[in-house]
Formats: sequence, structure tokens, C-alpha cells
Amino acid sequence: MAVHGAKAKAIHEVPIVDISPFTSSDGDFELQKGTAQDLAEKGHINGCIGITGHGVSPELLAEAFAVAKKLFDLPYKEKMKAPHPDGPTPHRGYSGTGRERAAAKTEAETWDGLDGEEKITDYKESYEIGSEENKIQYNIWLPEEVFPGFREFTTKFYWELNKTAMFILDALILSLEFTEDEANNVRALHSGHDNQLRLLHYPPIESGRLEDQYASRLGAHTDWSAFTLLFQDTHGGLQFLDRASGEFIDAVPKEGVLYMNIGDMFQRISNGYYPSALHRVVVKDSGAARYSIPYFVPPDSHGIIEPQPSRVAKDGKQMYEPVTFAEYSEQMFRTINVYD
Ligand SMILES: O=C(O)CCC(=O)C(=O)O
Ligand SMILES: [Fe+2]
Repeated sequence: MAVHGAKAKAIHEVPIVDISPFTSSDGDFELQKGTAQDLAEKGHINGCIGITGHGVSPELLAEAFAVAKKLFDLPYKEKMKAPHPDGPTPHRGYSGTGRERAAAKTEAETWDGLDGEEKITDYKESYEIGSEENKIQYNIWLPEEVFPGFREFTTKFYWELNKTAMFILDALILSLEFTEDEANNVRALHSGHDNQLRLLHYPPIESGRLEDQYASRLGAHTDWSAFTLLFQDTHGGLQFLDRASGEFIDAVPKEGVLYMNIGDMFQRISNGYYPSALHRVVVKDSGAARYSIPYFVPPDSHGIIEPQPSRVAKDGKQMYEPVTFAEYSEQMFRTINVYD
């Protein structure tokens, strides 16, 4: 496996890993070890990889994108029947007012889903969904009659994605050669109840703004999760930083490929072996509307997140202090003031 801290070579494409040895029912261990090694080598570079063999069916994904489109096509007033609250918690429901500044707001567009004076500006709208059993991050649903079946479908989709997430977690665990105790510990930290399914819509960019080909839709940031799965439509725009060259590289939309990026929590668990990937969304494809579906997989809020000892022993130094995801998020909210 790649040596921690070794000087990386610049790359121009997001590497791809086939995780089918983890998702297929026979689960051949030798094949899994090969996949884990591939993941270690490629994921170590920039903390991002494309994943094939992930087990999410094309039909289910098509339905998810159709549901997202139908949601965002609803009149603004209807969507606002499930408003994201003013504070950071729960991070659930519909946001359409440019209130989130996870990164600097770099694009402002006229939103025409409103009548007359109510017109607001925004550059994206989103809807956040979590586990029905999470009482802190409780769901904020549209009334059933506004979008019949939305709640049922998204809840099912959430748990389907968690299956893939757990296969990926197994692959990550194997790739780091954790001890059995460490593996069990890291698995136990991910019950799935703190995951977050986000439906995202970036409206079309007005033609007058298109000359600026680097106009941003979502500024560069890392995710706070352990890792994130990202599904996108065919328009592209997602980019990851290649750390060796300092250039952003395209996560080119490809049939059957989901992009997975490491977040701040798994960077810590792996003692920095896997870097939290810096990423952003830029305007591509003549400013056409873009839909994407990130699925954030954080650890449970109150579990202790710390570099695993076997990794620290290999590296000779513990790079991060223990923290819980709840503490970390609170600290981040305070630092970057996402909501004001
Ligand atoms: O829309 C995308 O492709 C990326 C979204 C993202 O990075 C995020 O929501 O954290
Ligand atoms: Fe992100």
C-alpha cells in the first residue's frame, strides 16, 4: 500500500474502483483484499474516487432524480410547507433562500418561483432528509397531499443508500488493515441514523453570466462526514482538488459511477491516511439546470472519533485529538457561521 505522506504524483482524472467484491453476495475475501488495496492506493491520493459495482440500481437512481425534479418543480409556496428551520438543527427540510453558506456564496441568480415582490435570489435549493428514528435531527416533511409518496420513496432510498455506504465502509476498514477490535469499533460508530440525504437543484445560469466559465455553484469545501456518496445528472460541474498539482479535476458524469469523497471524520479515523477531499461545483454545459444527490455518511453524533491505534503505530504520530461528530459540527458551525 502507498506509504503515508509519500509525495504524490499529479493526476488529471478521478480514479475509479470497482467495489463489486463487497456488494456481491459471494463476497470472496481474496477479491475483497485486492479491491481494498486498490482503494487504499487511489483514495489516498486526494480522498476521492469514482465507484462502480456499488449495487444501486439504475432504475432506483432514475426514480430518485425524477422525484427530485418533481419536488423542485413545485411552486415555492408549496415547498415552503417543509421549511428548514432558522437555526442549524435540525438540518432538515427545504432551503431555497440562499441561507446556507457552507462555502462562500459565489453565484446569485434570480429565482422565478415566486410572485412579484417576493422574488429572492439564490444559487441552489435543497431538501434534507434523515432517519425517521433520529430525534435530534428530526425530519421535516411536506404534507402528504403536496407530494404524495415523497416521504415513502425518500425514506426507502435513504436506507438503500446506507447499504452501499456500509459496503464502502467495510472496504475502507479492510484497506487500512485495522485490527478486529478497531474494525468493530469503526463499524459500530456508523448506525446510519445520522446520515443525510440531500436533494439538490442548481437552477440554470442566466446567459449573461456564462462568459465567466469559472462561475461557481458551490464554493470549495470539505464535508464534515466520514464520507459522502455523490450522484449527479449528466451535466457535470463537480470537481475535486488534486493536491499534488493544486488543480481541480472534473468528476466527469459516467454511467454507473458514483463519486465517493472522504470527509473530515474519516480523515481523523484514518489518522490522515485518507485526506478529506476539497471539492466544489462549477458551471458547465451552458449553464443548464443541474441536479445532484449527495448522501452524507457521518459517524453517530456522540461516538468518539479518533485515529485508530494501529494506524497511529504505523505512522509514528497521532495527528488528531479525539472528538465527537456533535462537538465537531458545533465547532464548525461556530467557525464558519453557516447560518446567520
Ligand atoms: O452537487 C454536488 O455535486 C456536490 C454537492 C456537495 O458537495 C455538498 O452538498 O456538500
Ligand atoms: Fe460537499
